[in-house]
Amino acid sequence: MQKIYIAGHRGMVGGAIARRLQARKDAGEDLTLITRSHAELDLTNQQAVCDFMQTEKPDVVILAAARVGGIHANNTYPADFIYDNLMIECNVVHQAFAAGCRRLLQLGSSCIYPRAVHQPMREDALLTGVLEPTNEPYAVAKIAGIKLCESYNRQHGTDYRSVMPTNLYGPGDNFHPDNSHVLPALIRRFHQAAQAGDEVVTIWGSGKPRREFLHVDDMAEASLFVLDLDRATYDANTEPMLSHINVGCGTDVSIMELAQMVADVTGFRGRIANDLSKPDGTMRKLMDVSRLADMGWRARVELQTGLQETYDWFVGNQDAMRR
Ligand SMILES: NC(=O)C1=CN([C@@H]2O[C@H](COP(=O)(O)OP(=O)(O)OC[C@H]3O[C@@H](n4cnc5c(N)ncnc54)[C@H](OP(=O)(O)O)[C@@H]3O)[C@@H](O)[C@H]2O)C=CC1
Ligand SMILES: C[C@H]1O[C@H](OP(=O)(O)OP(=O)(O)OC[C@H]2O[C@@H](n3cnc4c(=O)[nH]c(N)nc43)[C@H](O)[C@@H]2O)[C@@H](O)[C@@H](O)C1=O
Repeated sequence: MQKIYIAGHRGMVGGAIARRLQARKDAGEDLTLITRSHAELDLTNQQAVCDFMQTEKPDVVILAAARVGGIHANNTYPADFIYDNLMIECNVVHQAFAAGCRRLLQLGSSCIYPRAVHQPMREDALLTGVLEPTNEPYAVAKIAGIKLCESYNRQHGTDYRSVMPTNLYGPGDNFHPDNSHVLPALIRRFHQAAQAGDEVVTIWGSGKPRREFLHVDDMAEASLFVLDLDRATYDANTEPMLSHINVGCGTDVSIMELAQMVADVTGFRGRIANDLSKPDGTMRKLMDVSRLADMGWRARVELQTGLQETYDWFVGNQDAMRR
């Protein structure tokens, strides 16, 4: 029997991972899933995390809890983004280790790479240049998370792994008008404009930046794929001080192209305008996913299909939305 703790199981990614593991359990795998909501366990609280880990002693930890947000939230609340994420990582990784957990998977982000890095971004581009200022504090925390895992592996022989997702989306996303990422923000804005018969929808920035969007089900599948790799395979495909693995779909679109796709899905027929007072952020973020592809995993959900599904979910769940 394997005891697996999923930190952040009520979030978009943690929820998708939890559903997959529950399906495996239902199919007969000998798993015990451990979860705690944020209200039940604040992962920034060292003593609480220590008590929890010592009581539960999970065999495996999946760290999908983090303070997460789009460009505006990152830029407006930098202290929250660096403090919460550093504390969550330190507490979860160290207390998992102290409780005897040998395998852990943590989720980072594509913003760990320098803002002007060669595209597509390879894992070995880490720490080779200056970060994007709109999300530097979050990126520093995510880089620290990778180095934390690597350091425990090197000093204590643990098997702590890191995956770096590109921009994610899907059912369960955060559709907050200001603090969310671009895809859910645009779904909400274009839907409301289509319903109201508005003639103009304004998107932030120039529309020229390019982003790679991965569906959350693909991300959940990739996370478990990496977690399930035997240690020899993981170690053979990574390096002790370059241990993270990119996760993406390998293609990107401009924000204006995305906006047009969202307009079509929501039935908005008006004009798209730009608010140039808002930041563009990094001009391009496309993952080099060859490390993961060489191990046998590829994304499956097409953006058009995933966007329609996410829009349908948004329309059906507006009342139950958590933020
Ligand atoms: N969404 C994206 O585009 C991307 C996400 N990622 C990474 O993927 C991971 C999952 O992100 P995603 O699912 O989108 O994020 P969500 O915001 O949907 O989920 C994050 C979860 O973490 C929980 N959480 C936050 N702070 C604490 C805390 N102090 N104690 C306990 N729980 C806490 C949240 O609970 P509550 O809501 O109750 O606070 C929530 O359940 C994160 O590591 C993120 O950095 C990486 C790249 C892109
Ligand atoms: C996942 C990733 O997410 C963040 O980085 P980001 O990729 O810049 O994320 P974003 O989704 O917020 O924006 C993408 C682009 O889209 C434009 N844009 C247009 N209109 C809206 C809009 O209405 N909302 C938002 N949020 N952006 C908009 C926006 O101006 C930008 O050019 C970081 O938190 C970072 O730390 C991180 O890891």
